[in-house]
Amino acid sequence: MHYTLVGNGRMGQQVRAIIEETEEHDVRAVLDVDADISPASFEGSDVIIDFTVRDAFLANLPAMLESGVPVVVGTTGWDAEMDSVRAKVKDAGASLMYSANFSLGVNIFLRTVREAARMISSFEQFDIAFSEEHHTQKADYPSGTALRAAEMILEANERKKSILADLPKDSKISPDQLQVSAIRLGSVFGKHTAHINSEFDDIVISHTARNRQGFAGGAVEAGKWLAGKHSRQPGFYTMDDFLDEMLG
Ligand SMILES: NC(=O)C1=CN([C@@H]2O[C@H](COP(=O)(O)OP(=O)(O)OC[C@H]3O[C@@H](n4cnc5c(N)ncnc54)[C@H](O)[C@@H]3O)[C@@H](O)[C@H]2O)C=CC1
Ligand SMILES: O=C(O)C1=N[C@H](C(=O)O)C[C@H](O)C1
Repeated sequence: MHYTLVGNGRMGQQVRAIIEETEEHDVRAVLDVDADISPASFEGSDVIIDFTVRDAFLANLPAMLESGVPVVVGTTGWDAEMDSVRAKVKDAGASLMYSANFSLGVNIFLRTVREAARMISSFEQFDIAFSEEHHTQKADYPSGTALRAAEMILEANERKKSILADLPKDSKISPDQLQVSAIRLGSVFGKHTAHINSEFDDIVISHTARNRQGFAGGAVEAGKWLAGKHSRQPGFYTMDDFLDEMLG
């Protein structure tokens, strides 16, 4: 398969290294901030992988969709535009897969947290909160992974109704708010933790990324899957669609 990468940063370089370790796949082009990106930029590619920044992804999206090449998006920070992006993908008859985290380990962690949140839902003695840690060069907060975890907790736990990313200065948190906190620290690749507390218990469910290979390898595999999907059923896909098919 032929890949075109948009974004030559930490993740773009890791994705390129993984693809170029194989013999059957190659990177046709790596497009960064200085590239004049148009649909023609993607000619001859089987899949695009985007690891850039929020504004860049949104600015480059029309050209990527018009190219007709399926797009794997790892860039986070654009949750507020999710509905608009979904509509653009549908209108273009294109294929796009978004995941805030392509690591298999993180997605196993996320599904574990969702199950824990579900189990404590009917027991009022248990409260839950979420935290994330990342390197100091991360541009967005909370992390896309933390926001996805929070969505999953709200889906599973009827006592939590909303996400609180910034603590109010002079008022207390409400029991139906799910606090999501963020630490920016050194070169941390990504640590996500669900904190569950009762009068008798502290339950901590945590995932720590030991490098970026889990993220990058997952994105490359998602690209192979999406290329096949696109030929049969173009559309907007998530990591859950990919995992549900993989896990059977
Ligand atoms: N889904 C996942 O598994 C993961 C997602 N991420 C997300 O991926 C994104 C990128 O992360 P990093 O690679 O660490 O960031 P980075 O800052 O190292 O790389 C971003 C790259 O995008 C380039 N860029 C900026 N504007 C551009 C434009 N208009 N066109 C093309 N390229 C442009 C920058 O020059 C830079 O090379 C972030 O949103 C991060 O949250 C990061 C790791 C895993
Ligand atoms: O910026 C990063 O580094 C990461 N960002 C993603 C996110 O926002 O969840 C995924 C991973 O945690 C690393």
